[in-house]
Amino acid sequence: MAVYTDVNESELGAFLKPYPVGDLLSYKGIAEGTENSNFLLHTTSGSYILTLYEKRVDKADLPFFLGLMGHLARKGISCPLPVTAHDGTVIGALAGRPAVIITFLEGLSLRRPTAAHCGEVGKALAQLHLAGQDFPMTRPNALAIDGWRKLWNASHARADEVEPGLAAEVDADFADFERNWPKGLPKGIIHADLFPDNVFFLGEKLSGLIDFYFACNDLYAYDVATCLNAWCFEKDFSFNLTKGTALLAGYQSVRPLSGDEKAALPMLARGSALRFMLTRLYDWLTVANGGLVIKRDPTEYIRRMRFHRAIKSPSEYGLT
Ligand SMILES: Nc1ncnc2c1ncn2[C@@H]1O[C@H](COP(=O)(O)OP(=O)(O)O)[C@@H](O)[C@H]1O
Ligand SMILES: N[C@@H](CCOP(=O)(O)O)C(=O)O
Repeated sequence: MAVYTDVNESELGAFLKPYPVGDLLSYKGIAEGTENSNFLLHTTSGSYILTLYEKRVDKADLPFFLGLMGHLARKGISCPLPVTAHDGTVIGALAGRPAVIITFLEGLSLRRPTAAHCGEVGKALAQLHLAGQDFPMTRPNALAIDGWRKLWNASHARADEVEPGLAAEVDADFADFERNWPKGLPKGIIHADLFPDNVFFLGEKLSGLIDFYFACNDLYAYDVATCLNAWCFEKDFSFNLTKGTALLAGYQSVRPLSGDEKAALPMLARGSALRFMLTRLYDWLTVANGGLVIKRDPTEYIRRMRFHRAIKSPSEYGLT
């Protein structure tokens, strides 16, 4: 998100007491993000991020997300570390929400990534996939086809308000995905939301990955497809082949894709575009405007769905 839930200084000061973070100097809500309420904290020992988990995060999943960040960090992936309180707990409660403090990562997310940045992201994604291979916990993807179906059922009746004809278009896609979604491809821990706002750079160099709150076990190539959607389209919705080539080459320099994974890319990319279109559509139709909440435009992902439907060969993404 955003800030859906506000906190006041005295409750925040009391919340921080059991954590080894020093005394609160200042804090402010962060407008970026979509899912949770985030605050930047400055304390006498440094900077931290406070996250209050909102509707789409199931509290039962928090040990998975937080454990995964710790695991990946130990394997050399630059990602935030959850801060443990003096009594050994990590997950607290604040303003009626589960709340966690994580370490602050330096760097900037990019509005206009270049092909070089896309190459770095591809490489980091493959490193994440390899580093997750011995993570002992598992979490099914709540936003796989069954989860899409729930969002769609809740949005279907008003879909044509957003784009005339959308309901029929997406109904046809569902029929295709439910019959033909790839099975048997390599799977493991995926990030599942590695968009430019979740990747930090210092110059050309990638400095960190954040926002593991959609991470789950699913197809590695689906995560690659999500990155193609998030990193390689221009503002006019054209696919930038140079960026696609760089992202895929970066990924394959660490973890080569199998022939089956390559062949499945158009369908996976179309499914991933539908998944992000659906969460955006649902929020567009249900989340109130205002405050520190930025709603994302579902039509950007309708354009991507249409692009992928027209793909004839995975080489059109830049596979060499
Ligand atoms: N560990 C971190 N270090 C620095 N900034 C962070 C960190 N975690 C989150 N942020 C900031 O907070 C914003 C929202 O975080 P994010 O995890 O993407 O939220 P959400 O889960 O709500 O989408 C990010 O875009 C970034 O600006
Ligand atoms: N990346 C998603 C929304 C999730 O937002 P994030 O801030 O958690 O990355 C989208 O673009 O629809």
